Amino acid sequence: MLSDTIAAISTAVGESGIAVIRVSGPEAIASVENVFRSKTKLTEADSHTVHYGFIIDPKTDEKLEEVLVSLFRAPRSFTTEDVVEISSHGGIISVKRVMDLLLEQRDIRLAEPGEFTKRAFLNGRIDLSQAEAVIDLIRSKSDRAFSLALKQVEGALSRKIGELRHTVVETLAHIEVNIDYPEHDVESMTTEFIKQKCTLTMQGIDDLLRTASQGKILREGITTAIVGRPNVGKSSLLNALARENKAIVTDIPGTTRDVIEEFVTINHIPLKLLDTAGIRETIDVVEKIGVERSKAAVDEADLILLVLNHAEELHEDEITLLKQLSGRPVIVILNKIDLPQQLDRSEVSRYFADDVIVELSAKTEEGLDHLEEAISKLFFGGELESGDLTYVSNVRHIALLKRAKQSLQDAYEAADAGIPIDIMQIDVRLAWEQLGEVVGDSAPDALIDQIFSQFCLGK
Ligand SMILES: Nc1nc2c(c(=O)[nH]1)N(C=O)[C@@H](CNc1ccc(C(=O)N[C@@H](CCC(=O)O)C(=O)O)cc1)CN2
Ligand SMILES: Nc1nc2c(ncn2[C@@H]2O[C@H](COP(=O)(O)OP(=O)(O)OP(=O)(O)O)[C@@H](O)[C@H]2O)c(=O)[nH]1
Ligand SMILES: [Mg+2]
Repeated sequence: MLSDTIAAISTAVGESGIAVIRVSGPEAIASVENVFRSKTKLTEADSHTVHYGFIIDPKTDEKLEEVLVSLFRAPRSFTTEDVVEISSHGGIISVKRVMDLLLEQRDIRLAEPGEFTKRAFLNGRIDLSQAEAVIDLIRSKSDRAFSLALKQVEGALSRKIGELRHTVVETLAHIEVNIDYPEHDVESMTTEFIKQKCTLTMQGIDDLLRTASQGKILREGITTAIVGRPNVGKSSLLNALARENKAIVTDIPGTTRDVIEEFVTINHIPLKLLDTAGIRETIDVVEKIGVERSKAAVDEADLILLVLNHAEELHEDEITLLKQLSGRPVIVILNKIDLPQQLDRSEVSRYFADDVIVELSAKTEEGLDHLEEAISKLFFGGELESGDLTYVSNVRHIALLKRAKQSLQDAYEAADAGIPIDIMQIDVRLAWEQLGEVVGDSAPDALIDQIFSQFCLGK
């Protein structure tokens, strides 16, 4: 496979301990050799060795940087091409000096975002679902999401798709034999065989699709809006859950003016918490905008924590909120239980079931564990699936799985209706291609470009 040689900074730009510049392609070793002075020549060194030396401008012989250079010879590298990694001192100047000099070399150009990973894919070291999981790794907001992505990088989903495709290809082979040698089989046996295999594969797809909603939550977090009237303790609750003083808390109603975001993990479930401005009628212009944003946050939330003040009677605005939110995923929090009770819980029970009403104190943190339990129950029936379950969370994968299932359903129905076998062949072949697109077999170039363009530079 013919390709050129690319280079990019692979670490975050800014002050840091060290920075890594990665070079990949047929001229990687020779080009770096041209600007590098060390005891051993890179071109003669073994794969997987590290070399101390200096980056030198060959035109002036000036020492530009003190570096360590790592060598990975094809095909034993991330991209399967020759790869050279230059570890320089961190900081923008040092990295810029080395990078500028490399790009002056005739054979090296700047890599596009994701181009290293794209090469690993195009050269067959990883498939598309594994490459997509590399993006997920970088973007993970929780430990759990990271573990899931890592499993997919290692090929867990690829193997599942491989098993499904195996069954589909068996079916296809059976159909094709029957088309070529119709005298070898009884038509009805073939129909039964196809129906059985289609059912089996559809079940396998369903198992994967069932994990999709949990997968999305684990990956992106549950968007959780904390709402309620001013001064009920919304910001205090955010701080208690985040275990730090992220939001400003005062006894003045209307303290929070804008939506504050904070990621927290509760029983391994990632939540994107949104603390909002207290909802009330107001003439204050700034507060009014804040209240509008609170309402928008409620609309887009996967979960709403409605905070009420246990130490005050229910306000008419709160009754309106309770009514508006019925039917949405809500946990009602009766806050400030450390103070004498004024609120009549039975009034709240008219709108929400008892197991989503939680009494706690954001101040003393009493009852906070009940809230954590209620959240896990609401989303995972109390316990989080674990072990070797493969989660599908990528929207592209979900869409393809649904389409493949439909194609198999069509084949099944055709078989059931006694439709000629070459018609079924079309549907079964379609299912094979749709499953293949998940791992990048039969994926169009434009799609592949679009996926890799989401990567950061140097990945
Ligand atoms: N310095 C550095 N760290 C890194 C990466 C990198 O490219 N460079 N990675 C980049 O994302 C990740 C590690 N991923 C990698 C995956 C495979 C190979 C590799 O060389 N594989 C060869 C050889 C395997 C072997 O010798 O056992 C192969 O699969 O053939 C390298 C990195 C994270 N850390
Ligand atoms: N005693 C007691 N006081 C609390 C509790 N939670 C919050 N408070 C107090 O209630 C007041 C308001 O708390 P905040 O967290 O700022 O309330 P908020 O709902 O964010 O208010 P706005 O941002 O104005 O809408 C502060 O003085 C808190 O210290 C609690 O559980 N018990
Ligand atoms: Mg607040």
